[in-house]
Amino acid sequence: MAPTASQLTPIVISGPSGSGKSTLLNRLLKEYPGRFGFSCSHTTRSPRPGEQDGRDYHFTTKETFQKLVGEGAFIEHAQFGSNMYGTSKKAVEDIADKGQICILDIEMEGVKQVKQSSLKPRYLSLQPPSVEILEQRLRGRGTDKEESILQRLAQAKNELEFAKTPGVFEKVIVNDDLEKAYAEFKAFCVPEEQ
Ligand SMILES: Nc1ncnc2c1ncn2[C@@H]1O[C@H](COP(=O)(O)OP(=O)(O)OP(=O)(O)O)[C@@H](O)[C@H]1O
Repeated sequence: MAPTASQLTPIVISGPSGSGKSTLLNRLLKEYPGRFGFSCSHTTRSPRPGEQDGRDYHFTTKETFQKLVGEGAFIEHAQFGSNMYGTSKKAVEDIADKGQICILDIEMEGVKQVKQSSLKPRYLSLQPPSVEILEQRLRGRGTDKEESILQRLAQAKNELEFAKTPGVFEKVIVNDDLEKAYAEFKAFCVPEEQ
């Protein structure tokens, strides 16, 4: 069944790099094709080969980006390296207009900004069973260089500390056993089917 308007509340999923966000999200998207959508972010970086404006990103100049910041167009934005990235209110609304539940996969600083915005999403924190297991998983994933793994682990400690702040997250899922974590994740994202 398609979700009703009241069921289109966006979902924020946040958690340390390597906590399993992509793993759970990919499974959810496969089980519920068309039900969820990701907002198209703005970025000032140049498109990579094959990337399409309006599909992969809204590619903008630094000037336009700054103007949008000034107009309060972004729910959250951040700088990575020399490039700016942001999620606009419009991009989130576009997802709801398609009848989809918008999922925002964002880190701690983004969560803080969304909290200050007019968006009223539901907040979920995904956590590893321990920092040691997180380290094993990041290494096992085999996608990150040593320096990047160490950075991610340091940041993970901040993220886990932040998640303890009362009232920030409606639900915390500890991703120990994948099947159990997915069942909890699904119950949060598709509550009407439980
Ligand atoms: N419950 C689990 N048990 C064992 N391994 C897991 C579990 N959940 C995820 N993993 C593995 O941990 C690694 C990290 O997971 P994933 O890439 O989904 O994390 P992520 O939160 O999306 O990270 P990033 O924010 O960097 O994209 C992957 O190799 C994944 O297969």
